[in-house]
Amino acid sequence: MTIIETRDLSKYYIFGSGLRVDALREVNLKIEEGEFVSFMGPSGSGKSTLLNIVGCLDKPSSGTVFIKGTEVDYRNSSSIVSLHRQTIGFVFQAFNLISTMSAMENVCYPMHFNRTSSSLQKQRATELLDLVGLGDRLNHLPSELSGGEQQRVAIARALANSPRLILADEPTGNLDSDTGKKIADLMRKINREQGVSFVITTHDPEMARTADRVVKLKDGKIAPEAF
Ligand SMILES: Nc1ncnc2c1ncn2[C@@H]1O[C@H](COP(=O)(O)OP(=O)(O)OP(=O)(O)O)[C@@H](O)[C@H]1O
Repeated sequence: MTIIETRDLSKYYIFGSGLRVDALREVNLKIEEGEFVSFMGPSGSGKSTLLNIVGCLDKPSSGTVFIKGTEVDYRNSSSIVSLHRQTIGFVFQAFNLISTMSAMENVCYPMHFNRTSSSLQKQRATELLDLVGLGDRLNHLPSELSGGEQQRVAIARALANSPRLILADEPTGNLDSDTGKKIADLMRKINREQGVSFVITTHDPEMARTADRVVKLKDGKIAPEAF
């Protein structure tokens, strides 16, 4: 089944001076369930814009996105909230953990919004933190964890509500290359073992090599040549 489809997706910005920047130009893309896809391309080529629109964090100027065959209605906030609660998990370059909450509390956090009972939240968060290799760091604050460990917590948090799709914007961008490789391997393992689809943006050719498919962007368009 196709998990993401975009049809003629465009995004432009118009500045006060009348200058128009085309961040995406009629992008047509299909990503199948279970795929691990990376977006690569030079700075400003549109990778984050495409990821944000697919993840319903931003609206297109024109064109359509389908998630699991259903057209996204960007004006319908309750359908967007339900996509964010149930279908899509996010991982960010800067980890974006809540600094006053422990690893366990950070992973429990998205489950509050799904009305998961407190005991189930703790059970699932423990399992997920174990899965990402942090079973012995449950009560640590983000400031007590390394960058790689913080990103592991963020991956566990992204998995909290059992999404079918994880979108990750430069997930290894703040990490040294060894730690980045371990994070890439962890995401690949979760993809293979749990069938969760991953779409990541990256500048790192090593990270891109772990993907099933590299989508190369240039000037807001998908470049036709193989990478
Ligand atoms: N909010 C915004 N307002 C105006 N222009 C924007 C905005 N967001 C992005 N752009 C422009 O859209 C284009 C695509 O930006 P985008 O962030 O998607 O690129 P990217 O490939 O992710 O870059 P990087 O690798 O540097 O993160 C760029 O020219 C950028 O300047």
